[in-house]
Amino acid sequence: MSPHRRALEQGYRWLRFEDGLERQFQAFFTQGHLVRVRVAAWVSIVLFIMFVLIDLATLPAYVSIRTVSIRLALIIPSFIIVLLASYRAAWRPYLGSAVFTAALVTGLSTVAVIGSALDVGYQIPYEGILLVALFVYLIACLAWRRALLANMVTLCAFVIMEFALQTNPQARLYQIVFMCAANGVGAYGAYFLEHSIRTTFLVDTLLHELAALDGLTGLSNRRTLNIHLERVWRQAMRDRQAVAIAMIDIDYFKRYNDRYGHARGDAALKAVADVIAGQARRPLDLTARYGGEEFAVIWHNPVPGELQAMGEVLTAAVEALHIEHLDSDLGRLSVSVGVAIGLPCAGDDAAALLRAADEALYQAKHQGRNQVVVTEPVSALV
Ligand SMILES: Nc1nc2c(ncn2[C@@H]2O[C@H](COP(=O)(O)OP(=O)(O)OP(=O)(O)O)[C@@H](O)[C@H]2O)c(=O)[nH]1
Repeated sequence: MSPHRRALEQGYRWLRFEDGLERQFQAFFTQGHLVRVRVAAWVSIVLFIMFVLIDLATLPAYVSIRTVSIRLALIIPSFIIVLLASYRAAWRPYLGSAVFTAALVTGLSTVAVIGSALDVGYQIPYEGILLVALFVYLIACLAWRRALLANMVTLCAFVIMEFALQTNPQARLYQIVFMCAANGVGAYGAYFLEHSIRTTFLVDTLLHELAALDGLTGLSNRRTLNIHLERVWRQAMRDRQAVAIAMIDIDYFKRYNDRYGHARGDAALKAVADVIAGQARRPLDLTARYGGEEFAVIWHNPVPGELQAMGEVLTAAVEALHIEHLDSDLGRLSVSVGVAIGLPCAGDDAAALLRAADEALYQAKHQGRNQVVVTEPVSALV
């Protein structure tokens, strides 16, 4: 079972997948939120510049010198770092940490802004810190745990500051209660937001798998093979490199099904598919179930003289599975392989290569099965 399906079945109420899947999700999360993080950082910078101007216009100089310094020296630079991390590909792996740091710096600095004003006997509106908490939970595109951590640290600092500097007990009580309530609402909303992003990630990937892979063997399906072949063909044409296709068909598989039943037939197909899956080693290689008991391998830029040996590795590996097949000449399950190679030129199409591989497979069957036939490179292709 794929890890995505397992995660969907098991649930993820702690907002964590198993290690490999979690890494994939983090990459999806960072990539998917890149634009939103940038927008959030730009909006924050503009907002804090506005707060600086409001401070300068409305606060007495002995207060604004403190609040403006904190905003300019700490908060705005932390968002500039977020922006840089979002625009520079080399810094992108650190984007999540940059956003977390900015959230922490903004929260603590806002506490410092309120505290530094209180320290000189001046009450400035504390609602800004509520806005910061909700922003960190819902807009900053932080993972829920990080948002919660940044906000809890800020909340603690706020409570300490209130007890240390707030002289009005009623204001202190209201402010702490509102801060706790804002954190509760924000954390609750952010939890369900991340939960649904995780669900979208799993469902998207599963839909992609359903559309691209064969359900029984897990290899690519025929549609994916055709799309990939077109792509490799075009790439090979640009690079003046060859493309080869091996068509592989299980020998006497109808007799196998008739003797051992469909369930064992399926298990044998899966075992052969696993062997074939090991034949794609380069990034542009691909293995696919072409249909029924027929498979295909695309080899990008192979050495023509090695194709026979590459096919024989396959036939030998299937033989080595030692799957009993008493209705075949060999007594074991075997495959026949037809291989064709071509050097794509303008005007050729990849389908011609597929046809040539199919003809080679037919020949291998005709010559007695459990063998490899490599076609002479067709002159139009090579
Ligand atoms: N168990 C199982 N059998 C399948 C599946 N897909 C196709 N088959 C069977 O594969 C068999 C293919 O039979 P044929 O095309 O006559 O070929 P063959 O018996 O392998 O004979 P040769 O190819 O000439 O060696 C048929 O009996 C199909 O029912 C599948 O998903 N599972």
